[in-house]
Amino acid sequence: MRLKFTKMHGLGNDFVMVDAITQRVKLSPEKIRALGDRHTGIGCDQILVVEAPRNPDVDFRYRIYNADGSEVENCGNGARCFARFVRDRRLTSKDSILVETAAGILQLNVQDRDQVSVDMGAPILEPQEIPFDADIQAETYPLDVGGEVYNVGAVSMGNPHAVLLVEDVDTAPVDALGAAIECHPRFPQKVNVGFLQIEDRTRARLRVFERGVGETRACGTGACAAMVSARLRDLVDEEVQIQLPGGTLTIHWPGPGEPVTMTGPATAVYHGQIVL
Ligand SMILES: N[C@@H](CCC[C@H](N)C(=O)O)C(=O)O
Repeated sequence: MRLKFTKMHGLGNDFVMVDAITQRVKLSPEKIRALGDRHTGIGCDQILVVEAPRNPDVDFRYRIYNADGSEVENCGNGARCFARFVRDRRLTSKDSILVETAAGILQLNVQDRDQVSVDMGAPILEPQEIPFDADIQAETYPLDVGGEVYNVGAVSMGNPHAVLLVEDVDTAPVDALGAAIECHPRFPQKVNVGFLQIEDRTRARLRVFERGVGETRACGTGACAAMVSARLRDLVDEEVQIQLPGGTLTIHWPGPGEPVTMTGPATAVYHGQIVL
């Protein structure tokens, strides 16, 4: 199969974007892993496949795969890249785009200077729906990891996130602790793990160990989940600049029951073709 694709990134969280509207696409988990391999494939954190919608009230549907071949529910940086992709490929000329994902319908607004703003929907905090093994909802939960107890926030932005507060993200044990929490049995569908350093009520720093990938340069849903967890602990105001290794996202969240809005850039790198 010859596949046309576009390589994109949102703050260094990188994607292979595939248009499955104007070309026939059939991707098995093995082919996804082959595309995502940084040595023998194109290399990326996630693969996004853009399809025609099943719901007539929306513009598109897209599916998201981690580089390890697993299909996931949501991807914040990917959503912004998706919006630019469908506009650049002239699949739509709309500034405001509705897209169906496995996590529900998202609204994307393309702004000036490469910025895209996404209504990410309201966060899910009910443990069973995250899913997370806990009897009642709480701001944080004690989590035993190899005999050491960490207080973690648990939030779903369609996909599951654990959020830990740290003094300094530069020295946080992101790889070792991230990998241990990713597969913790209390998160039955595994989890993305955010390490959050609060600077003041409007600025924070974040590193994310992503489920199915490892540490990435940025994670959009991770930034939204970190904002929600910090705000539930009354550590931040309703708009926060979250600085990730790849750059800064603006996250806005008034509070429980309200949607989270994420704003940041989306960048196309190159177009190519690959034979799989
Ligand atoms: N990079 C993404 C999140 C991608 C999915 C995640 N690894 C998961 O398994 O849930 C983002 O920007 O949100």
